[in-house]
Amino acid sequence: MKIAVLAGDGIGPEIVAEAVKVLNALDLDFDMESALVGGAAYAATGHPLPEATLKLAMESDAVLFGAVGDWKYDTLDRPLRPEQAILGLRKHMGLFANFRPAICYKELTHASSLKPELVAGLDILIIRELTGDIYFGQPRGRRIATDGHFPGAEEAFDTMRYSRPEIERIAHVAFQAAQKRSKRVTSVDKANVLETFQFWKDVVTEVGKEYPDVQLDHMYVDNAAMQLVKEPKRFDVVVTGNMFGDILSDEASMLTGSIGMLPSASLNSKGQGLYEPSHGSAPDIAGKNIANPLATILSAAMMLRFSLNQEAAAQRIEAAVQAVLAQGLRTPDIWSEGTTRVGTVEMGDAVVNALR
Ligand SMILES: NC(=O)C1=CN([C@@H]2O[C@H](COP(=O)(O)OP(=O)(O)OC[C@H]3O[C@@H](n4cnc5c(N)ncnc54)[C@H](O)[C@@H]3O)[C@@H](O)[C@H]2O)C=CC1
Ligand SMILES: CC(C)CC(=O)C(=O)O
Ligand SMILES: [Mg+2]
Repeated sequence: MKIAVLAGDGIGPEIVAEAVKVLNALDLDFDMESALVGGAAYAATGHPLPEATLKLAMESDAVLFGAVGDWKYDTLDRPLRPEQAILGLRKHMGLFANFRPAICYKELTHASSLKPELVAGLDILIIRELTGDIYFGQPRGRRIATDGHFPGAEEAFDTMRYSRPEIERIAHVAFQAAQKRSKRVTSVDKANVLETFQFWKDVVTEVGKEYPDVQLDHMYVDNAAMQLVKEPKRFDVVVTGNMFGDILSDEASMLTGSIGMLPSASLNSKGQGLYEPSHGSAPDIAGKNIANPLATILSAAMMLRFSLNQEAAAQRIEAAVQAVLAQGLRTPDIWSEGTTRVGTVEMGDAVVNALR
């Protein structure tokens, strides 16, 4: 089994190092090979997703990914920006199904910005479509407007689009995930305004008829954003498009205590996957040994489960994470009175020591 390790920028190398440390401590038989990605790859090779990196990712059983991006690259032409590396990997590998579980560990009930009773026992699965929508739709660009409110003015435009097969396959993923949970799917859309999302709603409804055991409801994205902080436990599986899923999953992360707690798995139809924390490269805290590595470590557990057929090892990691939280160890983002503040490396070491 081969794992491509792509650490990237900002806190990426720090958090990935801790996940690799945990994987190595499991004593399993897999090869890990690292490659440059994002701003680090641009600085070294002139491209954020070099051919060699893409090739390594495509021929690996799984990719462990940190994060890409740094403010210093924000003025580059878009194809050269670090973020194009993760978008390119998602596109080239066909990683259309993004799982973002928002679980509030009981030890972190008080780390959330919400009242403890709202988040205690929270376990939501956000399923985000990852290769379509306005993030990938063409055409896009800048031009001089020929119509609209200001003809003759400079304007920019993007294209929101979804095809029937794209919606059908992510809907099947969501319904099948719900069958293994509490059998409820909330499809989040903006069908009251957008044609793309009326189509989304219609197709999800059709697919839902194939799953009579799963209860389907629909919610507009603005209401979903509100309900997530008003009554988050009303949700079980949430399925939505690329952009809404991006935004709602960052919001949901705060229900768990921190974005540093939210892992993710991005899967294609061949069983290959890319595993990364849901957050970005956090340049504001990079190099300070304060980033929370648990989202990345938990992403490595998802990798063992979904791509490497190592369920027992995945559970060992998850139990170790729970154990370090029970020991009261906290990186600054999840620290609260009465707990022990530790750094990125110390948190990784603690997880290794807690492995059984
Ligand atoms: N998949 C990826 O590689 C992603 C890359 N990005 C890129 O990351 C860069 C920074 O973007 P932001 O909007 O600031 O989002 P971000 O997720 O990197 O950071 C948002 C806030 O959360 C904090 N944070 C994030 N991860 C943390 C962790 N593990 N432990 C403790 N605190 C953590 C940061 O310090 C910051 O205050 C940008 O270049 C952006 O494009 C953003 C999201 C995903
Ligand atoms: C570079 C972005 C598209 C990544 C992002 O924000 C995400 O996947 O959550
Ligand atoms: Mg995001």
